[in-house]
Amino acid sequence: KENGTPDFTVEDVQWAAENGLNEVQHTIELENRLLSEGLIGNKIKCPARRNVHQKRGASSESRQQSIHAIGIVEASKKLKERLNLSRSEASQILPKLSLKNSPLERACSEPTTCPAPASKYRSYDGSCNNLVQVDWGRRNTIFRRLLPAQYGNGIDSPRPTTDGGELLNPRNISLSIVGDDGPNSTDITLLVMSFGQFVTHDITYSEDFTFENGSSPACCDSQGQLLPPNDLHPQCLPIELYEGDPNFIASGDTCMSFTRSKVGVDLSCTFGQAEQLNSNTHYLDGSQIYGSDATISNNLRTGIDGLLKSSDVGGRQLFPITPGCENLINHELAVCFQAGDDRVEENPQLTTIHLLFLREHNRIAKELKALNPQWNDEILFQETRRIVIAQLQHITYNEYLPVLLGSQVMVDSGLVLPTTGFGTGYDSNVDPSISNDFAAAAFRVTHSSIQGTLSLFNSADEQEMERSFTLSQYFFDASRLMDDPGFFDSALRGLTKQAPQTIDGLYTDEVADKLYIGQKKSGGDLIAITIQRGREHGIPSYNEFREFCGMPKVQSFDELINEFVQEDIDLLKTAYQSVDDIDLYIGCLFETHVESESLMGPTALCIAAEQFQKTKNGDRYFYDIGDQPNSFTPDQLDQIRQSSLARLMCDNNDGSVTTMQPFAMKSPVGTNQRIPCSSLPSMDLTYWKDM
Ligand code: HEM
Ligand SMILES: [Ca+2]
Repeated sequence: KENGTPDFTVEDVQWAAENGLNEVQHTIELENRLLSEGLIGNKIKCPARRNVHQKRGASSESRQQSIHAIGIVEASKKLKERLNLSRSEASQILPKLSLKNSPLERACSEPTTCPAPASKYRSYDGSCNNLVQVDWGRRNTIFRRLLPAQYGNGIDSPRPTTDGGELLNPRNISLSIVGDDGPNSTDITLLVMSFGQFVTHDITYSEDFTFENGSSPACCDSQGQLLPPNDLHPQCLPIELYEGDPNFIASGDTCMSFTRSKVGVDLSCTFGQAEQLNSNTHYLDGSQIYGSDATISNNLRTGIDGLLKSSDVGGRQLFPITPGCENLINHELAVCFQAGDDRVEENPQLTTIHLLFLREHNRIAKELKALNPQWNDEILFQETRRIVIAQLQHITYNEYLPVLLGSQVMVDSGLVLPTTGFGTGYDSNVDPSISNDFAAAAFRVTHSSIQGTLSLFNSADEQEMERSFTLSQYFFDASRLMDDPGFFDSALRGLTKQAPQTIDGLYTDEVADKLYIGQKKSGGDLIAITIQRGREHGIPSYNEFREFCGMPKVQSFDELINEFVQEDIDLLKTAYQSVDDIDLYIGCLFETHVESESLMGPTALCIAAEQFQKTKNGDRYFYDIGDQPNSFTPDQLDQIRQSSLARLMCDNNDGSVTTMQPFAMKSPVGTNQRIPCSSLPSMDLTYWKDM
């Protein structure tokens, strides 16, 4: 026994590993029974897509990894109990204990081998970006943490109160402190919201746990009631609804479904706590367009002239349709569009942004082909992909982040890009992974900016009330794009005119009560789900992050007065016993916006700025850096810098968007009025002509 470390033997380790494996075996047996009894949830509407999802090697890879990781988590719990470790002892000792030579060894994976010399083009899965830490940022690796996890049992159970008790039910917190429909933002457009979601779906995806066949466990029964404990999958964490809840009153439901996120195995392959898995590449690398692995990507390509697959509907270029789904184009069954990220149809605005980028890829590929007839499919595809990713990064750092974070934070965090010459931000010591704290909590305050009703504008730029629609009618349903030939252009005009809501403690009902309602009697609550998500990921409380972000930790609710208004402090007091218990997401949501130019409070700003800094400085393929095999020439870089979201909309619409304001994420007023598309700067691709 050295400096208080408990004694343990090889037998203890073997015993724990075997117990972990047994737990996994039990889970698999339970899953087989649940499947045979039909106790599965199905978020995915399109039956053929479910099929594809199941067969896709990629999805089963993350399932495989998560089931292995669950074995490790269970073994760690057993070992902690057997050795009688405290939470802090467990967090120190378990990560030092290797799984090598234990029955859990097969959970460990070998690091990727990379091509030499380094490729000019990014890998699909993000590997080999960092030349030393070749798996940094790869898909199916775990999230980074800004602060150590706080699990109830030190290994995987949701965060408890500071005195070890249970936190208040998330739905009750949502109902008692989050109100309906806030005011609209001024000066900015709903595109800020939708483009933000598009970027999010590039860099982060903590998938719900899935069975071997790709479906999820049902975490409530088909009548909306809690399942008997025997039928409840261990990865379920449903949220209970009480009498008085509007959804309970409307439907009699007592259960809101919630499935835990997939967990992963750290590359060092040791015992330890649960760490959630990012199923997408962590990099901002267009993976939502091209896919996060080679199989998905190849499926999206035509194999001819570098083009991405698409479908032709009455002369309009839309997404390819999942094979087997071609005839299911009516409203009930959704349309099953395929893209690099399977959330593409989550809502019609998001689908619209996705479509812009699909079309931009094919537009550029055709131009490059005309300039370089000698280039084959592979070169055309990769060169086009490299340009489109560069545009995506440029638009994110040049248009989106300044609006979201404000110019001061951009400067203070080193996020301002040079307008000439090469950028100098790359640092091979920077881990580009997405932080769990950002993805599972802080960045989700953006959900408060969602509008419940989407306005469409006709070609005369007038709002058409009768065509507007609510979100809840169209979750995972992009049939409007298919059925209504004018939809795409009208949605582009709407997105660049309508304002988002402000980010605050007020939410549209469409996501607060009706999330994914479909044909069900009651829907989900994105606020409650987000609170639950943060807790099950072990995200520490808001007060801890104040300290991380350089603000004083507070001792009492009343000390919050510098960043909160008194009314909100009073609300927080009703939801939490102690100021140390406040969920990170809720704290971020209610903070006032100290920085007048930015859309979020100081803690969310700090966590988001940290992330976008790492996303830039940890990416060897970031578009503006020099001296790499992948670097653009100075002339090409200048052309990338001409691109804008406005121009992208001008170049890729269905013919009726002929004017656009230069800054599409800002309202078309004053000096930012809509102007003819031909007056907007565009890229000159002749700089890509091979001499
Ligand atoms: C209509 C618009 C949107 C809807 C309906 C929506 C809905 C959702 C849902 C259902 C989840 C998963 C919740 C869970 O199970 O934990 C989620 C996750 C998330 N959302 Fe949104 N969202 C929207 C827009 C946005 C926007 C605008 C942003 C940011 C700018 C954003 C950022 C995030 C982030 C960071 C996550 C976590 C992603 C992950 O790691 O898996 N969302 N959203
Ligand atoms: Ca990515």
